[in-house]
Amino acid sequence: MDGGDAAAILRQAFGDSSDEEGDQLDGLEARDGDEREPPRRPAPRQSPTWAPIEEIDGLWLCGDFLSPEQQRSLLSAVEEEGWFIEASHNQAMRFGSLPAWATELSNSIREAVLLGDFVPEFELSNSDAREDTSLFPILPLELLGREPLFDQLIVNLYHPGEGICAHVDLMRFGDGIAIVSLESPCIMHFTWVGDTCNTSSEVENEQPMSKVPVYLPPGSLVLMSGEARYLWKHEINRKPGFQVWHGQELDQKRRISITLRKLSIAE
Ligand SMILES: O=C(O)CCC(=O)C(=O)O
Ligand SMILES: [Fe+2]
Repeated sequence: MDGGDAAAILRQAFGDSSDEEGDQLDGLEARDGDEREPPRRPAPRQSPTWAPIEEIDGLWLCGDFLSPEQQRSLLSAVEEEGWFIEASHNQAMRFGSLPAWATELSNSIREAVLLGDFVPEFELSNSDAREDTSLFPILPLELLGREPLFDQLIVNLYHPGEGICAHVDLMRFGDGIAIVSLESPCIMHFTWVGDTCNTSSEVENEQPMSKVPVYLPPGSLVLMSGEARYLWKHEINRKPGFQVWHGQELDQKRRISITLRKLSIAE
C-alpha cells in the first residue's frame, strides 16, 4: 500500500472540511441525539490507549475503547435486534451487509487504531517490531485500509460459567479480527498452537501449558492479526477457578461479545 492509500484511509477516518459523513464516526454517541440538531462535526475523541500483549505478536488490547455511555448504547442496539429474547438463543451471525451499529463500530475501530497511542515502553524496548510495522503497528496497513474492514459479525451471549473453548478462528475468515467485550469482564487465555490443549492429553503428559491470560474489561477491544490470529488459540473458561486476575476470582455476570471479521477472498 502506498502513501496515497494511507492518506485516503486517514481522510476517510478524519474527514476533510467538506466531508459531512464524518458524523458517522460519532455514531455510537449520536444514537441518542436530538434529531433537530444540525449536523455537527464529531468531537475529536480522546486517544484510546492501546497496549501490546508482549508475549504474542499481533495481539493488542484497547482497554478504554468504549466509554460507559457508548457501552450502554451499543448494548441497547444489540438488544434491540431481539436475537436473545428466547433464553435458548446465545449467538447471532451476520454476513455481508451488517447492521448500521456494527458498521459504526467498525468505523470506530479503524478510528481507534489511527488515533491510537501505544505505551512508550514498547516503542523503546521492541525496535524490531517497530521496524516491521512502522506506520500502524496495531494493525498492518493492508488490513486497516481494506474495504470493508469487516463483513462478518458474530455476537455471543455468555451466562456466568459459560465460555468458549480453545480455538483458532476458521480459515474462511481472513486476518485481522476484532472482539469487543460488554457487561462482564473476563480473562481470555491464549495458547501457542503447538501446545497440547485437550484435558485428556494434558493429564497424560503432565506438561503445564503456557497460557497467556489477557484481562478484557467491559468496553475493551482486542485486535488479533498475524501470529495472534493464526498461531495462537484463544479461549474463555468461566468455570470456577479459571477467571482469576491478580489473585482474585472475577465476579462474573452475563457477558456479550461482538466479534468482527472479514471473509477470506475465495480462491
Ligand atoms: O466471545 C469472545 O470474546 C470470543 C469469541 C470468539 O472467539 C469467536 O467467536 O470466535
Ligand atoms: Fe475466536
